[in-house]
Amino acid sequence: SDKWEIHPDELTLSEELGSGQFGLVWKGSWNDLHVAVKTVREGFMSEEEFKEEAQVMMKLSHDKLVHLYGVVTLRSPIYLVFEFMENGCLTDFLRARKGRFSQEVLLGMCLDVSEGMAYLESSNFIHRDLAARNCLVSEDNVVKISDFGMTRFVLDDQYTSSFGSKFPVRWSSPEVIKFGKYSSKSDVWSFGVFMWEVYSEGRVPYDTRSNAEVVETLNAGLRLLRPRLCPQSVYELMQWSWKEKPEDRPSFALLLHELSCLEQEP
Ligand SMILES: Cn1cc(-c2ccnc(-n3ncc4cc(C(C)(C)C)cc(F)c4c3=O)c2CO)cc(Nc2ccncn2)c1=O
Repeated sequence: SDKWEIHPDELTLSEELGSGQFGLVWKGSWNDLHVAVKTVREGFMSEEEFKEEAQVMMKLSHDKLVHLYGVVTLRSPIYLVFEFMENGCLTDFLRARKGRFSQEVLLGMCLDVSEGMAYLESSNFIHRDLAARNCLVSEDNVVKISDFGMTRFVLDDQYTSSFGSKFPVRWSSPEVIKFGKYSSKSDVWSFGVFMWEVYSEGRVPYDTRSNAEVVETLNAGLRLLRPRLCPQSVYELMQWSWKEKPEDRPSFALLLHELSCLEQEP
């Protein structure tokens, strides 16, 4: 077995962290490290496909991506062993601390994710479901990207079909909703919505509207409004990320540069 294989006896599971997309997620320890262990239940993910994909995912290593340490595949169900992020998912983190964020911290969270996404872009890897709910917060409040590329293993067509009840319409670009055309530029669209979530401290995008009404709104050329806490300079980056044509949107490399310049401003 290759070096990514973790022996189950090296793992100790403690409490449950939640029921993820593919099965339960446990807090645990491995080699004196805190880890999050995801179990993958049969029928919730195509196991064979994932094993090949796991090799690719483990080569993706960056400080702003939640790291995959290894997998337990020598017996079923598969376990995925991840770096543990003490402060859990970003949406909960934003809502729990509403009203207590400084401008520096809000911008810092957008910068963290733009760094991780610029790395994925340079690796020609598309996330497909970038949103605050799919980002996690470390013990020292660093925001990292989680579950990148995992949508391809979801067997639930309520999630995968753009008409399904679980499809992330509010984060999806027009070409993804209409044609399922994913690219790094469709990830950029989602990143614009992510930035809106951060500056809205965890509010639901287009919250008064249904999924169908959101699609109508976008077709009419309407976009999310500037959140109260969001500076005009950041809102302009969001609007740029929501250009109708993918080629008119910025790359993550450019967004990272623009956000870094804003961080330098007094
Ligand atoms: C690494 N990690 C994962 C989780 C954790 C727990 C439960 N579900 C999930 N999620 N959440 C979302 C998710 C989404 C997907 C898509 C394919 C993109 C739809 C696929 C998944 F597999 C998951 C998953 O497993 C996670 C995210 O993968 C929680 C951690 N930490 C804490 C800390 C405190 N309280 C709660 N969780 C942590 O450190």
